[in-house]
Amino acid sequence: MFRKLPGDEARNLVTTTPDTAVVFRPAVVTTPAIITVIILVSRLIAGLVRTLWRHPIAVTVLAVPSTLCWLYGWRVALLLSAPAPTGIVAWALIDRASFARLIGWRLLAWWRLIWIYRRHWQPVMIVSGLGKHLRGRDYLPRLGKVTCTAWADRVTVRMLDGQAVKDWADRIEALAHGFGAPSCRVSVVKAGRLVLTFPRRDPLAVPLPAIPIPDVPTVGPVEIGIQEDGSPWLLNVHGTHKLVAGATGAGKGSIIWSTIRGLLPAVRAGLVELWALDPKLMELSFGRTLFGPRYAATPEECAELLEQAVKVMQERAARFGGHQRSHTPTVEDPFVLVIVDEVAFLTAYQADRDLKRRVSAALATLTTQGRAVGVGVMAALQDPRKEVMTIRNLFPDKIALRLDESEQVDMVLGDGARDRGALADHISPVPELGAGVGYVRLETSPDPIRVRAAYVSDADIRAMVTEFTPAGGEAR
Ligand SMILES: Nc1ncnc2c1ncn2[C@@H]1O[C@H](COP(=O)(O)OP(=O)(O)OP(=O)(O)O)[C@@H](O)[C@H]1O
Repeated sequence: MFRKLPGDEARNLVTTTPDTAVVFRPAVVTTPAIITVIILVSRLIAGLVRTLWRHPIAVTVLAVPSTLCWLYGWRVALLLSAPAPTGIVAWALIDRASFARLIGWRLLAWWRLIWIYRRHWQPVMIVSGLGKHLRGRDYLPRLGKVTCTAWADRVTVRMLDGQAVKDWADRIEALAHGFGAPSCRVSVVKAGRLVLTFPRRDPLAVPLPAIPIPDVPTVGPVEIGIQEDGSPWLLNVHGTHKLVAGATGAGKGSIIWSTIRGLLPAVRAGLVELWALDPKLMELSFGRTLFGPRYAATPEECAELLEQAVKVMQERAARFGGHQRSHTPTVEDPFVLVIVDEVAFLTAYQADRDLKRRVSAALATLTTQGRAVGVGVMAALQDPRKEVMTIRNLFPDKIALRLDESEQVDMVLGDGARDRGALADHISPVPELGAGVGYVRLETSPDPIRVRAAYVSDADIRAMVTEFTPAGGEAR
């Protein structure tokens, strides 16, 4: 890749000076003029063909009226060309979605390619260290296609030979600032090729009111908020276990309450049972009648409730064994969701060693064997360190809300999550901006997705309690 420059050879040495400066006589090869002309003309033709190939619509928009104008004069050109823009404006007004999909985002992508990415590519690459300036030449990663969606630009990049994804992941801040975006996400398309995602606007910047309670009983996926592309955030609760980690005030409550809210019709239909462990006595106690007798607050009650859940699980396992390998929620065997707020109160911070052992053993049993028989655990905790939560790896799905330290991100979401853009330690501590905002890694993709849970207010919880607590005072 790196050419040997003329002058490397010692035989071309002309002089040296006492201060060690060395002067070389470069080898000069005279190129015939005709070869230079041929090279320039072929470059011009290749450039034209490339432009035509890459931007057919833009070329047509410019070429057709210009040709008409040249052939028939500007009046005829105007008359013949006017219907096209009028039709396009009408299309944009009548069917915005299809116009955006077929024309709007492409035009925007073309504009942003030229104005943002191509214009700033060389300085951003060199200054961030992703490009190399060697012996007077710039070696830059190749800027590929730019596509736009409603919320972000996706920029395809061909890395320099020898570069690693980590080289890019380490510079996401430089890339975001360099191209004027609030953040940057790196994902691998194939060997040597990356996609950089630069959000243009942030649909998660404003708090989201509670999602309406579904009309139809559903055991999931439950809609609990939105993803950063504006689409609904659907949380799978049946057939998995969830760990929600976030510093104090990160909004763990909004994930727990949004999930409960989405499951209430299924609770009423008898397809789901919600079991609540509330050692902090702050979060779940607010709607405790929704959980009926399956609510525990003291460590002893919590240990007992967890052991009851283990019994249910084992009884089902004995019954299902040899007959069925997965669970379908029914009134006889509803899906049991065990919700634990601040699980570390029961494990790491529990002074009574016997209780601590019982709770840890029950949680480990539920998280290793509960999935197939319809018993799931959703646990929230503030500190994701291994010493605090020894069984955190037994939760297949993890959600990282605002965290205090960058190292905690990979502890929650798995190795490399922060490098791929899960900047949970950068989420704003201001509740309006950052509460309920977090990152999830879906089973189908290693790339983290930024999400925001809807905020279930005290008034919403009161309304849920009024509507879904039966006359006897216990949730059905
Ligand atoms: N999804 C949300 N959207 C907007 N604001 C929210 C959201 N969730 C929570 N908040 C705000 O942030 C505050 C703290 O939220 P919450 O109590 O749920 O945090 P937490 O993570 O459970 O904290 P702690 O661990 O201290 O209990 C709430 O009082 C509310 O004002």
